[in-house]
Amino acid sequence: MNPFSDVEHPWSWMHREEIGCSSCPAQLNPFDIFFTHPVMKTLQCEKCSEFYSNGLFTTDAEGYYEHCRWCADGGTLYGCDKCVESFCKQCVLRNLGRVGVTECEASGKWVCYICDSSKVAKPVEFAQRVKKCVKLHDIALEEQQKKKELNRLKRQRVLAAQQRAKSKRSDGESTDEEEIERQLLGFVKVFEKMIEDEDVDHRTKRLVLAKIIESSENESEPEFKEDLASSDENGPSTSKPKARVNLLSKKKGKKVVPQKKESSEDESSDGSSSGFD
Ligand SMILES: Nc1ncnc2c1ncn2[C@@H]1O[C@H](COP(=O)(O)OP(=O)(O)OP(=O)(O)O)[C@@H](O)[C@H]1O
Repeated sequence: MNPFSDVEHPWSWMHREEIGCSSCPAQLNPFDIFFTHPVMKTLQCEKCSEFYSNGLFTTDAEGYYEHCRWCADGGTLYGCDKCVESFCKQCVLRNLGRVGVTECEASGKWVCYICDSSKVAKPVEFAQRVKKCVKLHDIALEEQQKKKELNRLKRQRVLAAQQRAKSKRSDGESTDEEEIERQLLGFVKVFEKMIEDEDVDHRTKRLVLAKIIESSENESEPEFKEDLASSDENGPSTSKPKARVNLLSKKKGKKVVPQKKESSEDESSDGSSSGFD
């Protein structure tokens, strides 16, 4: 998979070009497993790396190696005139082209690639370039994965915070609006109980009503007070449900001047206490 295919990166060319092993005709995947030849410092596939490490390099009667230093195999070998190293024609051709073969077959003394490493500078540089690009690719991939992980953690934190807020609400830790509704409901319930309580006399009820109307001056809207006022005139059974429904649908913040009834004022001023002060 190429996660950066839509943008040109230092390693992009390796997705387009076939990269070959220096010891055999096989291709290698630079984004997967590959090796560096232990002596030649060129690219090597996994199979050739294993073969090279496990093979035994024997010498002939003259002391020359009978196996190619590049692939550890036999074949048409060129022997160095300075040392005992040998290189096969296939490896020379693969890594240095026809020019390399010509150079080996030219009359005169031939000096191998270990004795003169400048001859293999190009394939060695190529291997270094591949390794450098693979490194850059790996760093970018790691950073991308880190970023992904960070984003995943961020999303997780946001979700956890949302979950906490949700469970706080369901645990009864109310939001501002919920708190207002809750208080209003409690208020209605106390008032309902009192209306139904036969032990509370009519005068006390009237006093409580007057108090509620008075305190609602800064809080409620006209319909609310009208509902409460009508509960006084029509009796508790008709006014109770209506007052409750309207209370729940109220919005806070509007100031209203109450329409007090004369009789309520008269009776509230007679000094009797309702117990709600
Ligand atoms: N795709 C490849 N797979 C394996 N080895 C490669 C690949 N491309 C280049 N090389 C190695 O790198 C060496 C240099 O290749 P590069 O393409 O840089 O230059 P060149 O084509 O050989 O010569 P020039 O510098 O004249 O263009 C090659 O001789 C070969 O050994």
